[in-house]
This record gives sequence, C-alpha cells and structure tokens, in this order.
Amino acid sequence: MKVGLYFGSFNPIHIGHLIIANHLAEHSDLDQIWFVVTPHNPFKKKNTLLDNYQRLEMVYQATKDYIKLKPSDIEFGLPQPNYTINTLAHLQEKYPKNTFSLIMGEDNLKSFHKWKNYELILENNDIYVYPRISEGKVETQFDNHERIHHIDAPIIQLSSTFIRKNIKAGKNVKPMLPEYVWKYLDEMNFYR
Ligand SMILES: Nc1ncnc2c1ncn2[C@@H]1O[C@H](COP(=O)(O)OP(=O)(O)OP(=O)(O)O)[C@@H](O)[C@H]1O
Ligand SMILES: O=C(O)c1ccc[n+]([C@@H]2O[C@H](COP(=O)([O-])O)[C@@H](O)[C@H]2O)c1
Repeated sequence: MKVGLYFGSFNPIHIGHLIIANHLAEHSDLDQIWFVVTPHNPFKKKNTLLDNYQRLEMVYQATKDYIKLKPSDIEFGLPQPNYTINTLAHLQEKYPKNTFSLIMGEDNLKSFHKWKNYELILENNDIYVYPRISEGKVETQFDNHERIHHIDAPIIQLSSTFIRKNIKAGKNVKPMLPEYVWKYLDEMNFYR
C-alpha cells in the first residue's frame, strides 16, 4: 500500500489541512493519507500547544468521513522532540510492505535542509509539496529533485497560528474549522 504521511502539529487541524489531504487523495496514486500528530516539532516551542490526545481527537473527528484519511498517534510513543527520520524508520519496520511518502507545505521544504538526516529521507522517500506563500527560499539543491513533487493546486492562505490569534482576539473563526473542531475549541475555551 502507498501511504502519504502528513506530519503536523495540527494545533488545531483546520480546513486547509483537509483540502490538502483531500487533494492528494483525489489526484495522486496514494492509497491512504495518515495524519501523523506530532507531540513536539523540534523547531517549535510548546507554549500554545494543546495536549496530544486533544489534537488527535480533533484530527480523528475531522477525518472520519473521508475513507482514505486516517489519524495516527505513532509519534506519541517515540522520543521527543520528534525527528521525522526516526518515525520513518519505526514505521518502515512496523509496516515493511508499505511505501511511505511525505506530504508537506512549501514552508517546510524551505527549512528541510535543517532537518535531521534529510538526505537519508530523500534517498528513501518521495515528498509531495503543497504550494504555500511563506518567507524564505527553497534551497537550490532541491530544484528538479526526482524525489520532490510539487503539487499544482489552489493556494490556501490559512494557518493554525492565524486561527489561534483570532480566537484569542475574540473573533469568529467558525468557517475555518471543521464543525466538530470549532464546537470542541469553543466549549473547552481553548486558545482564549
Ligand atoms: N495553508 C497551507 N498551505 C500549505 N500547506 C499547509 C497549510 N497549512 C498547513 N500546511 C502544511 O501542513 C503541515 C502541518 O502543518 P501545521 O500543523 O504546522 O499547520 P500550520 O497551519 O502551519 O500551523 P502553525 O501556524 O501553528 O505553524 C505542514 O507541512 C504545513 O506546511
Ligand atoms: O526531523 C526533523 O529534523 C524535523 C524538523 C522540523 C519539523 N519536523 C517535522 O515536521 C512536521 C511538521 O510540523 P508542523 O509543526 O509544521 O506541523 C512535524 O512532524 C515535525 O516533527 C521534523
């Protein structure tokens, strides 16, 4: 089975994440897309980060009606911060018959040369890159790379940071979130 690993903090999952995963589900040869909820991104501080299981529950609820989209808690039991190379090794050992590719926004490709053992990731895995407006440049070493596939799809100007900031400022963010996620965040008073 061909699996696209969509790694993320998902703090919280928003409709942009769903549009991206659904685009890959509909327009690529990936059989499934696993939303891998990351306990701790090595490049990010944890101050506004919700609990792992709360983020996982929102991902579960947001994806449950999509047959090819699955939540994954595989990183919950792995050492933190979570280096993707370690998770890939763990997954490949656990599911030797699967082929794993990565899915990421273009912002992550711009810092990909700083990831642990990124050359090894590229030796063994394809990467699907979703366009995103962000600061910085993609390193030239990644230009026309045979493992890196740029997706031609509508740009989505949405981020979890923007949603968190707007919730804090008391703004209505309902259209940016899956229905369950909006209700859950509202009831729990998160990010206020
Ligand atoms: N609007 C978007 N367009 C393209 N890629 C996106 C978009 N939103 C998120 N992604 C990608 O989805 C993955 C998971 O993202 P993440 O959970 O960090 O969301 P985020 O909106 O970037 O969050 P934050 O604002 O907290 O950094 C990353 O690879 C990120 O690049
Ligand atoms: O492996 C690394 O060196 C590395 C460096 C930065 C980010 N990552 C991973 O990239 C994923 C995207 O994170 P985020 O917070 O942008 O959603 C998440 O799973 C991080 O653990 C991984």
